[in-house]
Amino acid sequence: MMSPARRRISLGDFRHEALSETSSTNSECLARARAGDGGFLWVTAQKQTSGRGRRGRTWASERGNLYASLLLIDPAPMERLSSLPLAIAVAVHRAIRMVLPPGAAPLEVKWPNDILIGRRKTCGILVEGEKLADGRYALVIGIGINVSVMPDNSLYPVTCLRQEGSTAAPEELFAHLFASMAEVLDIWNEGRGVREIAARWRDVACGIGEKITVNLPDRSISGQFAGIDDNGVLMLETGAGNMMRIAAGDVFFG
Ligand SMILES: O=C(O)CCCC[C@@H]1SC[C@@H]2NC(=O)N[C@@H]21
Repeated sequence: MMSPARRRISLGDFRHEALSETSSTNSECLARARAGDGGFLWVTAQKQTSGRGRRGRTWASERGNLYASLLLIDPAPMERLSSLPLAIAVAVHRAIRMVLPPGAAPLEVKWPNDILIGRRKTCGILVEGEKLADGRYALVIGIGINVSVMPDNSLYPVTCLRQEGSTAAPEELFAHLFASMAEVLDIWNEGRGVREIAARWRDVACGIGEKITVNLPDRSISGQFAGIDDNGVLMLETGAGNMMRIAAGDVFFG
């Protein structure tokens, strides 16, 4: 798809397969990749029986919400992949904005790529990668958006689009996502695009300048959220001028 000879990405590059039910749209995409699919494939399902979230959590997947995964093959050199979550978040944010009524609660991105409305989680994103037997690299971007169902979640407050005044069905939301992802990936794929994507991400970011706690696999660290660099690394001011750079973790406000 990209480097060294980068090319434009457009709507016409993408295909879409809509399923009634599957175990996980991410698993479905990975299976297609192993079977030789060339990528740019969206798989959506009305229901997932084994939806999965980050850090091995379950993603409750009843009918009524959007479950969508995008398969990309060899999307970029490894060093550039770290900025991809920002691009995904910007695209999803834009799609959701299209279906929210004027005056809805603030729609923001929480590092690296959760989407919050009024500080309540409405979307989770799980990016998974796999080196295939033929040497290609399969990357799957899995997106779960609460449209009309609010799954219980003890970790974060949650909401759904219906609760926030949207009347859109999952299919309508997906049409916006399909378009915005093509547009944003095209920008990201350009050499200068990473910086532009990071700037767009900061414009809609939640909590920059606030006190946050970041849960890492082995510990929690608190400090002031100083922002992100252009590759999406979180910068945490931990006092006395110390700046920690964090590539992955779960953020909690306050
Ligand atoms: O934990 C998170 O916040 C990420 C949740 C990602 C859920 C989506 S739903 C579509 C895709 N298929 C899955 O099994 N998971 C992702």
